[in-house]
Amino acid sequence: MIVTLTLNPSLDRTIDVDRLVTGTMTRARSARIDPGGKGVNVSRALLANRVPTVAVVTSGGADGEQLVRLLEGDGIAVHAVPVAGRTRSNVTIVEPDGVVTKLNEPGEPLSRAELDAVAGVVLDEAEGASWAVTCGSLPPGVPDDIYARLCAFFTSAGVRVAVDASGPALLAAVGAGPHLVKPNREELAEAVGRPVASVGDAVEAARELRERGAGTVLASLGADGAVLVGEDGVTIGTAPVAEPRSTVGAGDALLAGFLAAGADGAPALAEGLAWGAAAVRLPASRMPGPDDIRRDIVRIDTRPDLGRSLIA
Ligand SMILES: Nc1ncnc2c1ncn2[C@@H]1O[C@H](COP(=O)(O)OP(=O)(O)OP(=O)(O)O)[C@@H](O)[C@H]1O
Ligand SMILES: O=P(O)(O)OC[C@@]1(O)O[C@H](CO)[C@@H](O)[C@@H]1O
Repeated sequence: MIVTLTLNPSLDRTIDVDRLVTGTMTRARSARIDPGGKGVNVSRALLANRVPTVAVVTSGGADGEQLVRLLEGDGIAVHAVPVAGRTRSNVTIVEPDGVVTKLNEPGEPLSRAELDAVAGVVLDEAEGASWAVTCGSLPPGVPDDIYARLCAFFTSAGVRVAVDASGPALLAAVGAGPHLVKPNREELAEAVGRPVASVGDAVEAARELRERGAGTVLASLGADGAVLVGEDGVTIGTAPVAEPRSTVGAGDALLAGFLAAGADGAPALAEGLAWGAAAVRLPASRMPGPDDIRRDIVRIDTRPDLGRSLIA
């Protein structure tokens, strides 16, 4: 069973417009609301593919109640921790030519007592779990080392830890020795303080995160696929998508597929890439189920061209 933690979940509002013109009122063509947050999405993808999972989330106000209703309506086992601050909404505006504008609210502050309550719940839920997955941004006021501290508890309880974070939270978590981290290209570049312009740059940056404590690095590279750097070496894979619909949540689907396939080596990378590509073919932040996933499009390269540029 895989437990996910989303300290800063969201209602994801996806709005389709003919053209976004700032400074004017634009009538949308359509809109939808999905439960959101990186850990939430990992659990959504796992459940859609019948992998046992529990989503631990904070939930505040009417929007938090709606988030929980949506998750429960999808059949997700959710453990919601009530908090005073309203659960945020993140807005994605999609134009017909595929231009996506995403506005993420910061979320409301968590009190120390609320954070302690969430930590207690996720540690309880993780007892006997195979993985604990801590994902996403931190609400205002939450210490940057929260994922690192939780990682130490999970590891001492024999639970493997995966972290999808950015900035100081990612760096602190790396130092706590998680089994797996899943940065995207921008998060990887920020973590090492230099550009990631080629596959070789991504590999070198991933290797640096390993030297600083991460066990395995699954670095996602958008349309260029993903790089897996672990004790067994370097593997890269791609899964091209002819007509991307929405990349929102693609990294969460990649991570979920990788974990679902055992989180080890090329076969798991291939599964993650198949799930990530399937997510990109779906609208908004919809997570792929078995009928959406195509494995024939995945290409794995255990001897990657490290010089290949990642900049179009
Ligand atoms: N345009 C695309 N075409 C094909 N595959 C894509 C595309 N964009 C993303 N993917 C797939 O999704 C995976 C994750 O993408 P990305 O690197 O954008 O992750 P991310 O930034 O963490 O995404 P999010 O934070 O929205 O979940 C990629 O490794 C790739 O497999
Ligand atoms: O603000 P964060 O926590 O970094 O990202 C939140 C978010 O953009 O991530 C998911 C896609 O990965 C969406 O469901 C959600 O809106």
